[in-house]
Amino acid sequence: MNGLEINHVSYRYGERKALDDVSFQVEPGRFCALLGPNGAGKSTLFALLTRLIVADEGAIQVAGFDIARSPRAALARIGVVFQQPTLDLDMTVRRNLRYFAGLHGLSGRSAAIAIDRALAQLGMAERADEVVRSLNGGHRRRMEIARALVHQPDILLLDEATVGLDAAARQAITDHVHELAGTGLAVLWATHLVDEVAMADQVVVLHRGRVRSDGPAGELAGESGLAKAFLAMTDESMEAGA
Ligand SMILES: Nc1ncnc2c1ncn2[C@@H]1O[C@H](COP(=O)(O)OP(=O)(O)OP(=O)(O)O)[C@@H](O)[C@H]1O
Repeated sequence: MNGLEINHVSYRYGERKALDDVSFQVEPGRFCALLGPNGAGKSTLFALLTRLIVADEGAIQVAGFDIARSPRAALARIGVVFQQPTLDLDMTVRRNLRYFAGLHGLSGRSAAIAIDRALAQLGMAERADEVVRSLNGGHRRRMEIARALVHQPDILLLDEATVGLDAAARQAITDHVHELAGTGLAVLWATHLVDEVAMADQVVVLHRGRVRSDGPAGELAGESGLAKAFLAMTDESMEAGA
């Protein structure tokens, strides 16, 4: 499969089990919301997917490449937007992206074409020659997403991509990323905000390191709505004795 496959992955920080037998798949063209409260294990899973840390147990396949056996090939197929911004504020948008393109072996005309295409996908083409420091928070975030697309990955990972943004910027970014999934990317969008999820999306609910539910948002929402269903699944007071 060209998407993402996570099979029976577990991870411990010393005695603390942060992920416990996590399995799910994201197919190409799907927007998958990884929905979990603080401490659920979302960032730990992202660290495993980007090989900042290595799983104690289980396997991860990225676009058909096993991340443990073929890490370079697997990582080349991933675009990632981390929670913390990592931009050079004093460079222009284009120079930031050119630097990143170079890390992926793109230069000259092929880099320029890739950069223009990625910026256009995020509606940022006319900002290419602005210095990042002059952009608002929403545009900086969009630029980071464009940067993650420069090398044309199959899978896009975003860890709480809308943190700190106002409602309009949040909406614009969630809309853009849903459109990207529509072009064939497999998108994994970590969040604790149910209003970022569309009813047609896949939703994986992660709580205390375990997958509590995996399926279409519409099904999970049922009659009570997504917010109530999510709360019921992750309410600590209901965990007693679980
Ligand atoms: N470096 C670490 N050392 C020890 N425990 C950690 C470490 N990083 C995370 N944890 C623990 O692992 C669990 C999962 O944390 P993680 O940061 O992956 O969750 P999260 O869903 O990303 O939460 P948040 O939304 O707050 O970032 C938590 O119980 C957390 O306290």
